[in-house]
Amino acid sequence: MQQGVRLRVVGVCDSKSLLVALDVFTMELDDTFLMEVCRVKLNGSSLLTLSNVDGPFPMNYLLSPLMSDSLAELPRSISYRECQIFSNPESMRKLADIAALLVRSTGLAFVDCSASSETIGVLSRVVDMGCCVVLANKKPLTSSMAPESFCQNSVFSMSSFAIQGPEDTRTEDYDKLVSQPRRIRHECTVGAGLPVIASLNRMLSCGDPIHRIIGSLSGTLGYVMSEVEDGKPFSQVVKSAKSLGYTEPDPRDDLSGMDVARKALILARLLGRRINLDSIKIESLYPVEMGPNFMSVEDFLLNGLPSIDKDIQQMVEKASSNGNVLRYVCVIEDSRCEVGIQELQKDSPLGRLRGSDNVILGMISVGWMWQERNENNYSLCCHSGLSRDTMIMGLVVDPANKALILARLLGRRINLDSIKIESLYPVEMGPNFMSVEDFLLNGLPSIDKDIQQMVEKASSNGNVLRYVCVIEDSRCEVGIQELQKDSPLGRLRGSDNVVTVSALFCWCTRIFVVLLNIKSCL
Ligand SMILES: NC(=O)C1=CN([C@@H]2O[C@H](COP(=O)(O)OP(=O)(O)OC[C@H]3O[C@@H](n4cnc5c(N)ncnc54)[C@H](OP(=O)(O)O)[C@@H]3O)[C@@H](O)[C@H]2O)C=CC1
Ligand SMILES: N[C@@H](CC=O)C(=O)O
Repeated sequence: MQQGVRLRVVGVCDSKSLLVALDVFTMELDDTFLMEVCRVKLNGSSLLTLSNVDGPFPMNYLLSPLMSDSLAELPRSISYRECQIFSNPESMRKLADIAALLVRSTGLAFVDCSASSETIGVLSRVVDMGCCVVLANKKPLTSSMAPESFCQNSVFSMSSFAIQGPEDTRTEDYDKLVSQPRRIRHECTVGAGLPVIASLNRMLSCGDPIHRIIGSLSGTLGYVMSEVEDGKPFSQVVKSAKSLGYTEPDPRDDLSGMDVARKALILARLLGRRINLDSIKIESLYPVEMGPNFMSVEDFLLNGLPSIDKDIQQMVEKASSNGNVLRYVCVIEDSRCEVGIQELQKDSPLGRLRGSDNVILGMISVGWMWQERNENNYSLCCHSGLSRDTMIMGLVVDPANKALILARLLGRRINLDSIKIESLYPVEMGPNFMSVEDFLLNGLPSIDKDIQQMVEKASSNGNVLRYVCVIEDSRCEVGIQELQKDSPLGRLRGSDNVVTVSALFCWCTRIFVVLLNIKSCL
């Protein structure tokens, strides 16, 4: 309610069932109820087991009006307190019913946090009805589209390892889904918590073409590579990535490169490329005979992975003997769109990532924009931040004004005089005492030595000086700070800009569709 929006959760789904408030107009699943849902799903149980949570429940068998007579003999839905539970396939029909009921009266959003290619049908249907959809699931957005011209040279070297699903045959559903872009939000599909999609959209809407995108976009593969670098066996590291919630439900989706390929496809389509997954060159980390057509997930984890531990270790050691590291990289440039392993310098933007961090670099006409995530921080960086063109993209002139604009964006009702400002020159050289010409000609040279000494002092500590803006709680200040050379701000060169934001990242959710009743959806 803080932002003036009231969200009402009216239902949740898993792969087998839909749990929905008895009266979607007046009821909601409250926080306590949703916590219980999370607990059940974290235990790996089905939503259907909720009916057993607190002992005997009123088991009113409610027959859906959509049920056929033959199905009516069996109880298809039950009431759990003030909820009904529907199992598949009825739940899909019920979702459409709810959409039809709520969309016009109060607004409705569907949130797809599954990794299923089966949701595209219902999503495109409800979008068509006027609902909004929010996706963490990449598959609906990577379904086949009818390309204007197929890429004749499309390379498909390793994509035979890919886990391909019915997403490849849903052209119509895909077209319907994306025909209403204002009703779709999918920030989490690329870069998880990083605002990648929003930033790219913003750059594109400024008319600035993005010539190249390079990214390390897989939390799983980033984590796997840096842990193997530290000497841990590949098979063990993949298992921990799975238990940490980084991997897709089938970790082969990550290790085949398919998950990164999907992210690449989403980005490439955002840039206007009409391509499909089969136009992307994909490199897999495991051989084809360990794919889903040949092994179960359990067999893959238990027997498949350990058999390639040595090969992966050797690749990593070879890179290390050259002073380099391996990273799984996505490159989009002109007609090229590929994902695969690259040997990179340790101190390159992608090479210096650790763990599940992601980074994305976009080349625009004036330089590079990039975003980087480290634990609970992310950095938005702009190379060549002082060029006029980048300023047009939203960067403003002096640090105190920038700080004020950012602070007000965060909701602080403050003025410039609330900001602690450190100046690099003394007050007697200010505009009330000197002209610009006098300042440049006589004022500045008189402080050369002081500045040089400050820089040398920091350098003797192995550090650098940066002019930093800090906004935190009631604190808002701009001034010189001595920083470590390899910190996000310390490693900037020239006129680069960086903004580091502390945020809470919401990682994995186990609930598939939450029906959110948003009063003003669009
Ligand atoms: N993990 C992460 O850090 C991030 C993940 N994502 C994306 O979020 C999605 C989910 O990832 P994660 O939470 O790790 O996966 P999980 O496997 O933990 O959760 C997936 C959930 O989706 C449900 N589900 C599967 N198929 C269907 C279906 N057809 N209809 C309704 N529900 C279904 C599953 O139900 P059941 O329990 O019955 O199988 C399960 O509850 C993926 O698409 C992933 O790419 C995006 C950004 C970051
Ligand atoms: N499996 C993915 C999760 C997000 O998309 C990853 O490892 O990055």
